[in-house]
Amino acid sequence: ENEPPLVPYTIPVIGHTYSYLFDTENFIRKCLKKYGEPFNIVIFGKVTTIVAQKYIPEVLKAHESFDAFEVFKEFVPLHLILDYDPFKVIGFHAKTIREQISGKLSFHFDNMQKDILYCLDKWIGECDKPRNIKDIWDLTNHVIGKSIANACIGEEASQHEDVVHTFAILTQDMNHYFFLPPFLSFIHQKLHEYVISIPFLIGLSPISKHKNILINRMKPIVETRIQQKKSLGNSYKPSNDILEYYMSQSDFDSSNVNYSYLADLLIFLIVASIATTGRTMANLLFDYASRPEYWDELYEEASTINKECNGKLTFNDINKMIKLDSFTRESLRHMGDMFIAPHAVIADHYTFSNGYTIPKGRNVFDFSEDCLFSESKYGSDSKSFKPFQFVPQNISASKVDRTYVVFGGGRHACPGRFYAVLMMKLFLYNIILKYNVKTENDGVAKKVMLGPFTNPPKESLIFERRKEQRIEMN
Ligand code: HEM
Repeated sequence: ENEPPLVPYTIPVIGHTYSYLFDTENFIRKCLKKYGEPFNIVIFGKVTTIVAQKYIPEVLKAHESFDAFEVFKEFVPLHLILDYDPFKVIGFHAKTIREQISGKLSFHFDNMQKDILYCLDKWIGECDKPRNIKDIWDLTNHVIGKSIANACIGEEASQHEDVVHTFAILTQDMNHYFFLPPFLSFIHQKLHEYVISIPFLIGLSPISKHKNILINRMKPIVETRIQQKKSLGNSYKPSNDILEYYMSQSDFDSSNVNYSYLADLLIFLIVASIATTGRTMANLLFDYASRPEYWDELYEEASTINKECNGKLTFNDINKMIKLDSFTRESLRHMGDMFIAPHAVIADHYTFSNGYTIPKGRNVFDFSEDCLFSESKYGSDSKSFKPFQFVPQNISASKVDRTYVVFGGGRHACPGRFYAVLMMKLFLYNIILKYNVKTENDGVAKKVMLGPFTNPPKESLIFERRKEQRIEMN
């Protein structure tokens, strides 16, 4: 017992669902003022505990008592859709990303830069005359899709358009089915999970098409590598991609390769990496295009580095662009989601440091906006966009702290954040040098609100080639 206070409500089961979905900020702030934190509300038929600035760090730290994927799987039931349950091997996925992606950034760097330049040429082009580009989020999903495909299955396989397209759109394709709020949970907690999985189970969803593309493209690579290993023995040179890493695991059987398993591992990485990074890249571009007052400073920094390195940017050079980094951190701080990483209690119960206790299975929603717009940390104008505020403090955009929770925190803080931030910065660096970009009506583009969550703005951006020329990489 000794539960946090339950906010009173009138209609049983429905509880606070309406206010949570349609008046989130006001509703949560009023409750915080009246009850302090944590407090309990009833949404989608379930008692849910809300924490904010004070207790989010505590939840993130108590990794033995909480699990974010227990909540994620209610909305995205990959364990029911894929042949191999990815939630059982989260530790392996996190290790893969830590070691093979974030731990090898300097290795991936040249490929990332090459892939970005390729994508800008292909999808934005020369723009000698102003060009209106629609669906910016789709564009950024393809840019990150190309780069992650390269890191996952190698340069050769990531040349194929079908595979890049699969990386880029798989998550969006799947999300169409998961878009509905979990109203069926009003009837039974698990009903929503099962009903949204039905199209996948009866083969109606596009996931099997994407899975076949992944398998078709990785099969020849795996077969060639197995042959080479046999013929070259110790002189075999392993590639640096994630497929090679999977092939080096002790459970990999080269005489009977389980392609469905390999594809399912990749599908989880796609879900974790593409829409997240594509979304923040799109937001970053809109933040830049919407704010002409910062263009000159950012251009000056980028072109100075471009000249200094004679067009051949290195990993070290990008780290010198402190204004670009600060702009990226500010854009992430303004991502707009009011909740970022809801967790469920997986221990027998959890007792907060103020004595309130919640039971196993309880969902704890993190009102992250309270951290990201903390007035004590970011000033009384914490909601304003102040792009260079981190320059004097010299904190990188990938560094998590108590109020900067876009990548979670504690032991399970996003292991892909170093890659995601590098990708965002490289993308904007190349855009800044090549194009002038502006919004359609010269104003600040508005994000699309979906209850307490956001998508990037829907409007187009106008690209025109800069008159000043960058030094091209040779
Ligand atoms: C801007 C882009 C991204 C954002 C905003 C983001 C955000 C997050 C958040 C909030 C979490 C949960 C942290 C927690 O439980 O406390 C997470 C976990 C995770 N992310 Fe990311 N992420 C991004 C990009 C990526 C990329 C590019 C990858 C892979 C290359 C990735 C792989 C993962 C994995 C494997 C986990 C699970 C870690 C664990 O449970 O130990 N993410 N991410």
